[in-house]
Amino acid sequence: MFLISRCFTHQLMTFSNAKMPPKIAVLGAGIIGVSSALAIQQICQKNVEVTIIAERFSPDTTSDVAAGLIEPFLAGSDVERVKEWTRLTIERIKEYMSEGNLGAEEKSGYWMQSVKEVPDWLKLMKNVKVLNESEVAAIRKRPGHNFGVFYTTWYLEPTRYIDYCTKKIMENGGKIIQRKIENIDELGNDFDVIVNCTGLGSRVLFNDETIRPCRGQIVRVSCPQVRHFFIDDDFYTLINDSCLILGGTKDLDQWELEVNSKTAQKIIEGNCQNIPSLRHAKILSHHIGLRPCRPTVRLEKEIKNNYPPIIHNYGHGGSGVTIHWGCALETAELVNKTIIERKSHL
Ligand SMILES: Cc1cc2nc3c(=O)[nH]c(=O)nc-3n(C[C@H](O)[C@H](O)[C@H](O)COP(=O)(O)OP(=O)(O)OC[C@H]3O[C@@H](n4cnc5c(N)ncnc54)[C@H](O)[C@@H]3O)c2cc1C
Ligand SMILES: CSCCC(=O)C(=O)O
Repeated sequence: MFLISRCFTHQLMTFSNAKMPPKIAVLGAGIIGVSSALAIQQICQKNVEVTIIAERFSPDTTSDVAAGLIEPFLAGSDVERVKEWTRLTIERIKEYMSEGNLGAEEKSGYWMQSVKEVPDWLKLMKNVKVLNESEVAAIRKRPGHNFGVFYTTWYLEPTRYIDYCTKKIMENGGKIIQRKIENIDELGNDFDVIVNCTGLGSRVLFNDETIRPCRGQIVRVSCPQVRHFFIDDDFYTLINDSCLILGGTKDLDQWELEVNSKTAQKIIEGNCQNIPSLRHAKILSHHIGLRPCRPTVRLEKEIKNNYPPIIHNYGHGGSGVTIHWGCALETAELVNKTIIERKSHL
């Protein structure tokens, strides 16, 4: 009886609230959650009530650790979808830059490779130049630099951008609740649609063991004279408005959130070998993030008996900034379609 009544109650709630704007719960306040919430408000023409529920908010999310370089990395096997999401995100970044926002720029640099790679997503970049032998020899900093590509991409600083999105969400009447959800039963019949943007949290919350942590450690430094990014198989130097991000670790199934000093030293040494002027850099801070890695990004609608429809948008690996807006738009379209379908049944 309980199950039937609960299901009936839910339908009844929907019927009884037919005149109220649909209530959308967005679980997660990283770049995926906030961008999805904003896209939902925009695509549903603000005829929705969006509430973000999250355990952690910026600057304490994985998203805040990211350098925000725009290129697919550890993004799973859906390469065509990832390329289209990247294309839409680049368009978004150009708009964001045209508004005069800080924390987003075009940036050029080198990707030096041990095995030649010229992925399709390079077609989305500018000034792409596959280096010839003499150019490789001129740039090479270590034996593993057998091939190379020069290109121009963008960066989008996540913390500034999350703040930008959050301000707009609140201006549009959005709400925010700080809370860890142990079980979606806790949400009861309070919402008409649930949007899951919990990243690695989906492993427990939605019992998805295919999403795994890929631990990344970075060092933020100040070295204004370095103006190009430099990426190779093991290390990277990326650029933000007022600092450089030195990285490259990618340790699957490692959950450790403590900074490892030996790893930090290795990251600094490796990047100094690639860019010797980094020896004059000033160390600013050390950070760890657990990339939410999955075989593919999960972006789909799930219908579970006795629950509101759930739209999943998680598992963006090392590319959450790169593909966020393409994913947010697709998520918002799924929400809008769900609302329209429900209205047609009233
Ligand atoms: C070192 C490093 C460098 C990176 N560099 C780049 C880069 O240059 N470019 C790029 O595109 N990507 C990069 N990434 C990847 C990018 O950071 C991630 O893909 C992205 O942050 C994922 O965003 P998210 O919103 O899904 O996850 P998160 O930022 O982890 O947000 C998840 C949210 O869900 C909430 N949550 C989880 N479980 C629950 C629960 N049970 N109840 C309530 N709330 C919950 C959390 O509190 C949080 O608010 C990097 C990642 C790392 C670690
Ligand atoms: C390969 S450079 C981009 C860095 C990145 O996306 C990451 O560390 O997850």
